[in-house]
Amino acid sequence: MIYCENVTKKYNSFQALNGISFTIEGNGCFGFLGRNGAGKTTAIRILAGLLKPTSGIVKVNGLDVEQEKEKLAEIMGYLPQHPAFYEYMTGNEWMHWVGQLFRLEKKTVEERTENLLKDCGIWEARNRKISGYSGGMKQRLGLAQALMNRPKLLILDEPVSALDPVGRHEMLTMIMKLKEDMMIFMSSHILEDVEKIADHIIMIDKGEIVLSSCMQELKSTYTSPVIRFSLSEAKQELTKVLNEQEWVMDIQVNMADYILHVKDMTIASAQLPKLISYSGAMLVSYQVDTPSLEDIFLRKVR
Ligand SMILES: Nc1ncnc2c1ncn2[C@@H]1O[C@H](COP(=O)(O)OP(=O)(O)OP(=O)(O)O)[C@@H](O)[C@H]1O
Repeated sequence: MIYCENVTKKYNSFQALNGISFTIEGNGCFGFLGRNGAGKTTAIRILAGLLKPTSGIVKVNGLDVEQEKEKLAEIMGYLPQHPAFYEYMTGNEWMHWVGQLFRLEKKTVEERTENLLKDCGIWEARNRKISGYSGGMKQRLGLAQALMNRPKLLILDEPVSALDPVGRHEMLTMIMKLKEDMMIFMSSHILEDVEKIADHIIMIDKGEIVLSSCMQELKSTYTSPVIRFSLSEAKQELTKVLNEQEWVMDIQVNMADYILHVKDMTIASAQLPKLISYSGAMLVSYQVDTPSLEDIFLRKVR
């Protein structure tokens, strides 16, 4: 469905994408992850045919995204990070306008508008002007609009960022349902959400792909246990000592909170309490865990 070969993008002299290549196929949810400024929106806008790459080949469903934009629009739905609307319209008018752009029959537009606005939770607000919608309501309308043409590929740029916890949960439930019938390519910072719904992960950092893997494979590759512990106070000396330990694979520290990726749990359980005790700090919490997507992400991009 998506084929990218050696795609680069330069903004003047700044290299935002540095030769990304990947091929993905089939229905399901593909999580596109990266830090702020990693190049996610740039890549997504190129995939949607809205931005010209500096070099490289991009095809969606066999279509050249630069040359075959009209055909591309027929099979793609796109929800930008900050969706824009004609705000003087009501939600209902907007959906009808979008339906007309796709040259759908009036009856089809009416049916789809009702179903989509209901599914996206804004049916009640359909006759209110979009200018009065909250950020979350605009995100919901953006999703409804992106589904008007029943796309094969749905691209979502940070779809849950403007939503409250209830809205986030509803959006994720919708994505879970939608991914059975289409490919969903979704960028997000909320790794906990991505972990719940993505079947495949692509991580990008400084314009380069640092990891591409199906979720199951990712979990079986990063099996080494993680110890999370908190101290009563930050101890820089302890961090230094832990970094020198052969059994520590990786360490993430935030003030007095630690996450240790360890090679050997038996040695770690014997050594760690002693080292904490020597540091003079008090142990506040201690937990042995399997690595989450966030742990893996932090290891990859640090
Ligand atoms: N129009 C532009 N002109 C110049 N630089 C740009 C432009 N758009 C993006 N950039 C730069 O390219 C880099 C990648 O930006 P992009 O928006 O793709 O990142 P992102 O991963 O989507 O970030 P975020 O998660 O913060 O939305 C950033 O350093 C950004 O400042």
